[in-house]
Amino acid sequence: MQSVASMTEIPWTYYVYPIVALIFLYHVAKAIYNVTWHPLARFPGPRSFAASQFPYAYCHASGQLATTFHSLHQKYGPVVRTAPNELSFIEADALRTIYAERRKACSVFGKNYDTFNETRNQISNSVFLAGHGDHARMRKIINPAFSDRALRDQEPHIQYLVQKLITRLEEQAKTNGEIDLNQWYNYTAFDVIADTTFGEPFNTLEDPKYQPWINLIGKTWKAIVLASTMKSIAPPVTLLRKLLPTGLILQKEVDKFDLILNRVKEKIAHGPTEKADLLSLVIKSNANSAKEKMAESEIISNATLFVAAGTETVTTLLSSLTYLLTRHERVMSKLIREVRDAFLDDCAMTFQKLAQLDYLSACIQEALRLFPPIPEGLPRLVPPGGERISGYWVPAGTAVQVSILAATLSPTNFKDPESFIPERWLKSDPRFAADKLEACQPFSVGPRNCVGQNIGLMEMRLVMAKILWRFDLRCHLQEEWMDQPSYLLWEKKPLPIELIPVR
Ligand code: HEM
Repeated sequence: MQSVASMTEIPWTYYVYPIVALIFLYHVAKAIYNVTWHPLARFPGPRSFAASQFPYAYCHASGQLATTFHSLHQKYGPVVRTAPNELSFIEADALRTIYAERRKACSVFGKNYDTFNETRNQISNSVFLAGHGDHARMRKIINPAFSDRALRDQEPHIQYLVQKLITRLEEQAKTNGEIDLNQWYNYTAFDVIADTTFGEPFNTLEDPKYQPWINLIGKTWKAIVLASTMKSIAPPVTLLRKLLPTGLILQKEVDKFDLILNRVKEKIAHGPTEKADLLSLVIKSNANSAKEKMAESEIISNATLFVAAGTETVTTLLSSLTYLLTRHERVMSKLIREVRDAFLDDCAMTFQKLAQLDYLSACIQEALRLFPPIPEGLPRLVPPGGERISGYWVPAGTAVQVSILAATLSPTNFKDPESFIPERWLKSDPRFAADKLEACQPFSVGPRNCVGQNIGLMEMRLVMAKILWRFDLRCHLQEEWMDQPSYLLWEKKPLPIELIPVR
């Protein structure tokens, strides 16, 4: 019989090697199952993506998910297996099936965003992450704050802030050869959304104090994506992450929301004002709601979401449109002519009049198509019983999405998909008669679509029109500005532009 002393002499590797071998064998067996017998095995796509979650996680963590999905659809067609349990589609009918309103709660394609709750993040209790029932309840209370009437009430404040941007750019143009417009768009979007949400801006356009903080807040999305990626490949790693320096860094990024959080708390403490800001309207709508109301934590989370969702997205579109215009002289001249001919004075640029500029709207649509501010798909889960999507039967529990960038850049949906041709949106040009415009949905569709799209569109029209009315723009960048990584949203490089005053 072995003595206790001799047992303690057994090296630790004696136990570790078999455990490592078992884990390895388990993954190999699972990978073989995934590519051969798994219910999704018949769908096209690269074997490595079908076998394990790692290629998907790698693309996500390296900011290449949206562009990789685009390449995969180019190679494999309108449906691609992008992970062991995930399919990506690009056709418009898939958008309707996956995202549209459904009568029965049990047939809803629920959000697959559980992992985003991994970080202690300030939007955890918002509509963005809520389950079906809570989402419907909150969205009903929030919707009136985004009505046409509310937008009309907001107009003078947005006009004031955009005018301030123009004044600042005029000052800058006198002393600086080139100005990073991406940064100035970001300050403007931030001031507009803070004013729209709380009834007062952060004065970023005036006061440089908040500017470094705003430059960092865009990185919060990256932190959330990185944390969720870690969880998807190795759930236990997330426990470790909390103890590691990277974990601390991620948490620090998320903590940057606290400045917004404090502003929301102050506002709730003082109660709604007469000014029709989003938060006051939500508080009033909540008080009048006959059904279950929002808790204070949900109001806080949603107000924080308005700021987080309405800044980087608007900045992206303004920067990409500015860049595309400077690279396409014909489009730039046509747009300048439309804007400068329509107004004798830029004070006359009301939301109503700007909405009548068809070429401006077409340019915005085309920039949203070529460089959608949220380029990745928005994953959902197939409800119990399974569902037919784009002609394919898909089993229950499969994660499915329409990849926004892959759909908008697909030759299946658009002629010359990689070219910047706003005319395709005017519907009068026979060359683009076969374009499937409904496949381009940068604001998504259905009950969870973008609630702020009208505010966003008006703000973008106003900024672009005012800039083109005051300045000629030149871009001397040598490299392609739109080659950027994305972490749910594009990371965005500086956009140096020479502004030449024309008045
Ligand atoms: C170019 C501008 C914008 C784009 C492309 C955009 C895009 C989107 C998309 C695709 C969604 C759906 C997300 C999902 O299903 O997970 C969304 C949701 C949302 N957006 Fe926007 N957005 C923009 C501007 C804004 C603005 C200015 C606001 C202002 C408050 C805003 C507030 C929201 C909110 C609150 C949601 C969540 C809606 C819900 O879950 O019911 N967005 N946005």
